[in-house]
Amino acid sequence: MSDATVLQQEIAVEQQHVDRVYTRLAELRQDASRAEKEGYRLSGVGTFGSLVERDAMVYHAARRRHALDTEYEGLVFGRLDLTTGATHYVGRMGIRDQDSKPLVVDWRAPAAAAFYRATAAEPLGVVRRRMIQSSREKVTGIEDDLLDPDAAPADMRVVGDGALLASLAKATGRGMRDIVATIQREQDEAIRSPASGVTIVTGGPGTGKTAVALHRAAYLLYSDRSRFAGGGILVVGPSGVFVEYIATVLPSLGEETATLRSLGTLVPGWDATRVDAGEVAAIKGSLRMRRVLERASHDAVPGGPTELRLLYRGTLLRLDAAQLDQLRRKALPRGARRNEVRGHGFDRIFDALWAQAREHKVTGLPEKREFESELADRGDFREFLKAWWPRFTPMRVLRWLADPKRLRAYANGVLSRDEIATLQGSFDALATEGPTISDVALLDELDELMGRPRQPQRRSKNPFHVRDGIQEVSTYADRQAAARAQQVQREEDYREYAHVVVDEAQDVSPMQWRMIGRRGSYASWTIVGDPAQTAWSGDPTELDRSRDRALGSRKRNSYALTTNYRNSSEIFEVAAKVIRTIMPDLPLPSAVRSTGVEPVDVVATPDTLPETVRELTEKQLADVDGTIGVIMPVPRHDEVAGWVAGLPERVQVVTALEAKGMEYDAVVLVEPAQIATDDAGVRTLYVALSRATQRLTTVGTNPGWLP
Ligand SMILES: Nc1ncnc2c1ncn2[C@@H]1O[C@H](COP(=O)(O)OP(=O)(O)OP(=O)(O)O)[C@@H](O)[C@H]1O
Repeated sequence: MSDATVLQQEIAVEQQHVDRVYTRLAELRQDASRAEKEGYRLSGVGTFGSLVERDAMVYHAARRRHALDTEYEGLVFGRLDLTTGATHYVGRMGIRDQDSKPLVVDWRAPAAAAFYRATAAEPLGVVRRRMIQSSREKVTGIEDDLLDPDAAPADMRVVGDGALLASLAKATGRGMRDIVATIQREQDEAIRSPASGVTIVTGGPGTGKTAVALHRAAYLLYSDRSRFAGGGILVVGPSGVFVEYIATVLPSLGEETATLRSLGTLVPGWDATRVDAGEVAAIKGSLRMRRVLERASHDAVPGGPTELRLLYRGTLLRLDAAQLDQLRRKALPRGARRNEVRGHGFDRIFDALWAQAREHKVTGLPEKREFESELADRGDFREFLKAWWPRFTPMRVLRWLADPKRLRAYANGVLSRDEIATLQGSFDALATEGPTISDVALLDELDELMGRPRQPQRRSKNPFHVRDGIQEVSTYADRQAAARAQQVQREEDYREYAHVVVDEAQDVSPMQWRMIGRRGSYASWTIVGDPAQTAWSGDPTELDRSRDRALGSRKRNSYALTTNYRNSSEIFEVAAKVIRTIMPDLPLPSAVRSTGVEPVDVVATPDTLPETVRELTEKQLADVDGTIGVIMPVPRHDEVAGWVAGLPERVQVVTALEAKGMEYDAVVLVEPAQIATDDAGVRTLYVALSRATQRLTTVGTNPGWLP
């Protein structure tokens, strides 16, 4: 029998099972729809118990139906034949037949672990592992690994080779590649690491760190749903572009309960995408900024009143600038939060005025309490208090740092003269363009340093439309939406996540670790990163210290990933040469796939560069089907974007910093020499060079950048 016939026969065998699964899926979907309708019918009954039951029923049925719909494609992707003679199918979700026998085991269930972990050296009771490829309900291919030939029955057939390599060679879409069917053993160990404590995953470019982090989030939600869905999982990544890129993965894993945030959007109200120059970011990210901000948060308001003059019952009461300053300092000792001790400040003013009034023997001076209430009734006095000690927002105070004199005063003795000069001007655009990504951590720090102005208590929103004690009639769709919303609704600045995942952790600055740490005081953590890819040019020991402080004494489990699945070996060789110049002993991952296509380096003159970049990008459009990343040094973004304007959407223009964590089928890297100007620059270049799966073209005016 030819190989092709064997393959067709085996496909037919698997098709039979897959057909059973989809038939069963259709039944389950119908059951779920029926349950939703039944839940709605209960609303006619109207007792409190029945309403609660109805809402729970509608919610669960709707969720189930949603899961059944989203996991439709490629639902079954694996099969295990065990030495016991049993067979398990592995898929995106667990499905049982009418007798409750499993038709498909969820990939996250313990029984599915062997699918990812078994090797020929350690088969874990698996004789044959089979990868099933399909397109909707149709099985299109099979790839087998025979792990325990001695235990294989005589009639067992083994087809195909290299399911992983076949999957890697495919072009990527905009989102991240779905790897659930091809997770490798070392990755699986990290994904299933204990739920508590801290899981630390390191590995070079393309080793699947992000993929592991996201699958781990999905695994945790599966293994302890009430804990992790209830508390929530926060996933923090570096840039907005990156978060958008990974956002497609979690829903496709069936999870909507994770909150995805970039470092610029972690604090409610801010959506920062502007980046500071490396040396500015290093200062703004340093823990010393806390002292600078603390001083700012205690300073007098710019343009605030410098004296108080009040005519009281014919006597002039007066506090001059020095007295006002002294009163503010007394009411605001070090460590006090300015928004929270506002009342103390006002008390000091009343006390000082009272003392003066007595000293001046004001005629008809009433009791102190009466005196105070008379003053409090006066508009001019109230205006003074508001101007002297307003309620502060973090942004208001951060903007004071745009004033060179204030910046110098706050940073004196904390930052060096050079550092102060570097920072100068970097806060100027706050008012017009909003914060940079590094500023967001400073705003969060100020929020902590000053405390919150007291807010009127927010009325809680009842998703079930109870108004004035009357149960409002609402539509079925409303109620369903409300029931879903209630499960995931969290206050905007929620800080009690059950788990925090930090991707690209090597780029989190000390101040940013503080910001993330505030949102994970009760959490277990997954930290994923590659120190060799950091753009941080500040003190590396400070980075480690602040990370350790955020993680506290929680137990740590570390995992190292060693295979680069993204780059062809030809591409990674270039990246490796670059990083070796500054880290000669760094252990590098091995790239498993060779394409036979060597990277291309093109030299242009400043005059021909624009045209050359466009031509090279157009060539990539012809050569690859997927995405093309045009990457350049941060300051040259707009210029280069202009050169490739109007090309199809699969051309994406990003700076070397924004490229972090991203992946493209082809990359055109502009002016590599201009990126690698110092050690942090070399690391950033290493990142940019390791983004392409198939083709890498470098182009610049400066030859000889490649070691
Ligand atoms: N087991 C796997 N099977 C198939 N593809 C995989 C596997 N592991 C990783 N990949 C793919 O390799 C690519 C790189 O993965 P990922 O982005 O998670 O790596 P990373 O370690 O976070 O990279 P970097 O540090 O460079 O950002 C992705 O396309 C991912 O889907």
